[in-house]
Amino acid sequence: MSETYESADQRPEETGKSHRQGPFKPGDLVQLTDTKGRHHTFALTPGKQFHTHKGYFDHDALLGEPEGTVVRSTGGMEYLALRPLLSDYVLSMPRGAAVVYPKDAAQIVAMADVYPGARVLEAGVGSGALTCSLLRAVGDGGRVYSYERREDFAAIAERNVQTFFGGPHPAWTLTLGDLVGALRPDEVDRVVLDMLAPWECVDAVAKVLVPGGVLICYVATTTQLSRTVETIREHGRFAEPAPFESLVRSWHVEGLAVRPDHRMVGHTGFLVTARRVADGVEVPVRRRRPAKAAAELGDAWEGVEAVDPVDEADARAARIARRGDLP
Ligand SMILES: C[S@@+](CC[C@H](N)C(=O)[O-])C[C@H]1O[C@@H](n2cnc3c(N)ncnc32)[C@H](O)[C@@H]1O
Repeated sequence: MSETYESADQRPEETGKSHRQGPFKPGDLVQLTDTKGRHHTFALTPGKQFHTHKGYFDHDALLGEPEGTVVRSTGGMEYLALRPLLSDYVLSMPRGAAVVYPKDAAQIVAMADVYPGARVLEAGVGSGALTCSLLRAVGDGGRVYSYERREDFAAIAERNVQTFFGGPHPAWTLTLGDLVGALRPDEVDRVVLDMLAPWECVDAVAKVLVPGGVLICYVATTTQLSRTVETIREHGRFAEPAPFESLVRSWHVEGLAVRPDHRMVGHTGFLVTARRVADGVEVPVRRRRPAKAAAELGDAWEGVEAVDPVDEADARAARIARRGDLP
C-alpha cells in the first residue's frame, strides 16, 4: 500500500536535500570565490579556521548565515560563500581517474533517459563524478549498481559520493571487481560504460539490460569509438548505435565585446547510445560496408595495449607510448 502525505513537509526527506538548503550548517560544503574568481571548497567545521595568504576567518562566521554571504578575512580579503553546485563539486573533489565533465554527465542523463526510480548499471566508477549525477537522477527510489575494478579508485569514489550527499546514498551499491566477472544478474533499465574497453562488456550487459533499455558508452578516442560502435552493431541485441559528442563554449560579454571566450574545453570524449531490442528479434542493421572489412578492422587492434588514463598527463604518455614516438 502506498503512503500518502498531507503536505510536502511531511514527505520523507530526499537524501542530501538538507545539505543543500537553508542557512549554512556544520558539515555543509561551502565554496568560496575570491576577487580573482578562484574557488576554495571545504566542509564547515565549528571551531576551525580558513587560512589564506591574506589572513584567516572562523568557519563559525558562516554558520547560520544564508548562501550568498560575503565573508572577510583578517587580512581584508573578501570571499563570496555559496554551496558548490554538483558541476562545481565534481571539478574540485579529489580525483583518482579522470572524471566525466558536467557537460557530458548532462548528456548522459538526458540521452540515456535516466529517470527517477530507474535501475542503472554503471562501470567504472573512477572518482565517482558521474555516479553523483546518476544518483541525483534516479533519486532515493531508484538503484545505481556501480562496478570498479581498482580498489584505490573505489575508495576515492565512495568518499566523494558520501561527501556530496552528506552520507551514504540509499540507492547506491558499489561492487569492487571487473564488470564482466563481478556482474550480478539484477535486471537494469540503463547501462552506462565509462572505461577503456567498453566493447569487452557489451555482451555481458546485454544479458541484464531490459528490452527497450538504453546502453550509453563514453570513450575518449576515435579508435575506441569505432570499436565500440562496431561491437554494438555486430552484437545483434541492440538497435543501430548513435554516436555523438558535445561541445560547450562559454562567452565573454562585456560592453561591445561580445564573443566566445578565447579558451574552451576542446575535447573530452564521445558518447554512443543504443537501445536493447527484444530477444529473438532480427535487428534491421544498416550496413555501410561488408562484414569482412569490420573483421579486418578488428585485426588491426590486435596487440594494442590497453592503458587506463588516470589523468590527462598519463593519457598523453599512454598515447605517445602506443604510437612509439617522442613527445
Ligand atoms: C575514466 S574512469 C571513470 C570515471 C568516472 N565515470 C567519473 O566520472 O569519475 C574509468 C574507470 O573504469 C575502471 N574500469 C575499466 N575497466 C573496467 C571494468 N572492466 N570493470 C570495472 N571497472 C573498470 C577503471 O579502473 C577506471 O577507474
